[in-house]
Amino acid sequence: MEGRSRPEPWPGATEGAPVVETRALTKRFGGQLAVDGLDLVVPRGSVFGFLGPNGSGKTTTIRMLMGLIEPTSGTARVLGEEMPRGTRRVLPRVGALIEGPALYGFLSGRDNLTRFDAADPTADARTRRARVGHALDRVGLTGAAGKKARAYSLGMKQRLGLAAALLQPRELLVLDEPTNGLDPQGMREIRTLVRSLASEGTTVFLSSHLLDEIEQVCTHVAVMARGRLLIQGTVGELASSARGRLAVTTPDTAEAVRVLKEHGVNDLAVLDDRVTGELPAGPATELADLNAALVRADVRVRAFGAERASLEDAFVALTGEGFDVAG
Ligand SMILES: Nc1ncnc2c1ncn2[C@@H]1O[C@H](COP(=O)(O)OP(=O)(O)OP(=O)(O)O)[C@@H](O)[C@H]1O
Repeated sequence: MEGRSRPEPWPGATEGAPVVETRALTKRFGGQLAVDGLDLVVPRGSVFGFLGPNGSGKTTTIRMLMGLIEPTSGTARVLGEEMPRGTRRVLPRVGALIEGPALYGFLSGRDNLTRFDAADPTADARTRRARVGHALDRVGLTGAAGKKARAYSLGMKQRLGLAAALLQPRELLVLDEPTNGLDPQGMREIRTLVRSLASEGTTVFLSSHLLDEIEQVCTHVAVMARGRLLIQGTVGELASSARGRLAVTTPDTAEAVRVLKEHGVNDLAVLDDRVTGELPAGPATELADLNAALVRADVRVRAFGAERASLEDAFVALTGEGFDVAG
């Protein structure tokens, strides 16, 4: 993860009313609390990652946000309207891709989109062709537009679903696990598309169980576990809440461990000629002092550096456990 530039919130990301705001949002299925007292704030212009293992309540939350199910208690506002009461006014302003697109395999990609567009009562039939053409172009499917959808790869199907969500200009895009099941190339394509949509000002709310994906594409993140929100904020804030680790490469590992321990470095570990440990809290200049102390003790230092904390480090620090994808 080192050296990778982290996406910054887009200009204006924190201005104005949030695009999504929930208060104590709760959904119970019988005895099961699927979503438990959720207070979520999605800033306008953000690429908001909704992160959590399978079964943590992401899809249930999204279904409440889209007015598909009613909360047991609490409120959800989307684009300023309370859901599900505002569903009819809100949904035309939102593009959603939830649980894979419903496509007709025997129709071409273009004909599938034409059907979606024709089902929209606000869509002008005279400009349909141009709209469909533009949406296909947007997701890079112009060349495959005439192929039957059943011959599409999973990634192409997902992009066609996105094209359907993009037939109209949208203020908010809601994507539930958009890269699930895709190969690395397909994932990259979706990520590129999300970035380009966001750079045009569309707020993107994206659920995922992949930390790395959130780190690469999102400006903000909320972490869910067992129906509850653990934390939300910018990706940078969250990662910097976890301390980075120091890594020293040296043939004198035992002596290095002793010196580093003396200088407050915790959780020391040795693997071959590498000593790593958790940096003490404090200003970055302490790094130079640590290096000097090693040199003074005649530790032969081949490499010395601090590794930036990743979102995964933050998650582990938050929950005390690894990020278990299987939930
Ligand atoms: N219609 C339902 N009836 C009963 N239980 C449900 C229903 N929908 C979801 N649940 C339960 O609520 C919990 C949260 O599920 P949800 O699908 O929201 O999680 P998720 O984070 O989206 O996971 P996944 O990525 O697997 O969809 C799970 O334990 C699930 O079994």
